Amino acid sequence: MKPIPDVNERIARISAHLYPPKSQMEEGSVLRRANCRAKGGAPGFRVAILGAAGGIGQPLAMLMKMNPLVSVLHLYDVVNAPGVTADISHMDTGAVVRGFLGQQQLEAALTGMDLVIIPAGVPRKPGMTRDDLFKINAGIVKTLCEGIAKCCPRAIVNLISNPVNSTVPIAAEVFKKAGTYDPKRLLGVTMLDVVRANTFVAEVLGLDPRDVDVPVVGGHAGVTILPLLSQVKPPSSFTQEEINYLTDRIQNGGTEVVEAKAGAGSATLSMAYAAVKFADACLRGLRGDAGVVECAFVSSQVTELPFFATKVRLGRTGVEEVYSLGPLNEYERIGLEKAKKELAGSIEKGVSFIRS
Ligand SMILES: NC(=O)c1ccc[n+]([C@@H]2O[C@H](COP(=O)([O-])OP(=O)(O)OC[C@H]3O[C@@H](n4cnc5c(N)ncnc54)[C@H](O)[C@@H]3O)[C@@H](O)[C@H]2O)c1
Ligand SMILES: O=C(O)C[C@H](O)C(=O)O
Repeated sequence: MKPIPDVNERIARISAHLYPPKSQMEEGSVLRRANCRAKGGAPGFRVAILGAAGGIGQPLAMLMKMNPLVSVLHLYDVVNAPGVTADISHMDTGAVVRGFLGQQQLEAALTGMDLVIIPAGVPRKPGMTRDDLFKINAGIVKTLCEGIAKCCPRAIVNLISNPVNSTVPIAAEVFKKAGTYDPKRLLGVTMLDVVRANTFVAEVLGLDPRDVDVPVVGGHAGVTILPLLSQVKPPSSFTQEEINYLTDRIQNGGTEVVEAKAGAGSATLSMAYAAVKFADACLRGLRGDAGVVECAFVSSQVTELPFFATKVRLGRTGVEEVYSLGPLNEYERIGLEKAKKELAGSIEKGVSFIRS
């Protein structure tokens, strides 16, 4: 029987694979061959997840490892990245996985990436608003975006960290400061609102959620989450009672999960699902697929606000078209005014975090 390698030896081998020292990348070495295969093997996109060891990050990493459009997957976090990377890397799918731990490895994690997904930051506990996360998450997003500006300024950025209504303006200001800002490449992820809306509306209509499409516009917090029930596909009508119920449930879906988790965080699994659905749409757009349309919080001229979530068309350069709101009913027009008022403050808060 072959002797079982000593635990430390195994750990050393794993970390050599995760962070190969230069000496092991010499001509002919196993690691060099593995890396060549990673670069020249399965064609696909290079994706980094920042915050990959977290509640969202782990299932997101797993699902991205299963995505055939991904050839290289970089997993970065300030804790536990080696364990998550070793675990995910054993999945027999095409993407090559590499782990990066701590600030000193951020640049290596980001270099050469086509898409960067950011779920790094603290989540809510019961009784908190998303804005209560600003103090901690604003600084985290700033640092990570400085890294992106330096190492992969052309990457598409999918920003998940809350409060999205402020973190997206923060990211834009960081990129402007660095001279790399391209509004088409910065997208706040509001896909979970759409996923929830499709689910809740399908329940009310007695349909399969996969057959339902609900546009959700505005932003990603409370009243800024504005489902357009008058534009649901397939075309449907709702009683006022159903409209009140659905609007309230969609706007408070995040709080519903935060309260059910009772202090153990916020939505992670449904968010990972939504993030992958959105990232996959971005990658299909990058590949050149036609007609890829999803909702996202982006730089926008649809309203007087500099950022707003609406349907957008994704293409080779990121957001290639921002769609207008379409016809709204009276209930939605009132909702829009409330949403804009709150959004204006959140956007301004993000901008002045960097400017002042
Ligand atoms: N946009 C949305 O729809 C949506 C949905 C759910 C959650 N969120 C937000 O996503 C964020 C993450 O939620 P979670 O449940 O995964 O939290 P979590 O605490 O489980 O995980 C966050 C991870 O980020 C890491 N992290 C912290 N600082 C970092 C840094 N400087 N660089 C890299 N990584 C860092 C942590 O180590 C941790 O692993 C929260 O802000 C939450 O509010 C957004
Ligand atoms: O509600 C939260 O704090 C997390 C997230 O924004 C959500 O909508 O689930």
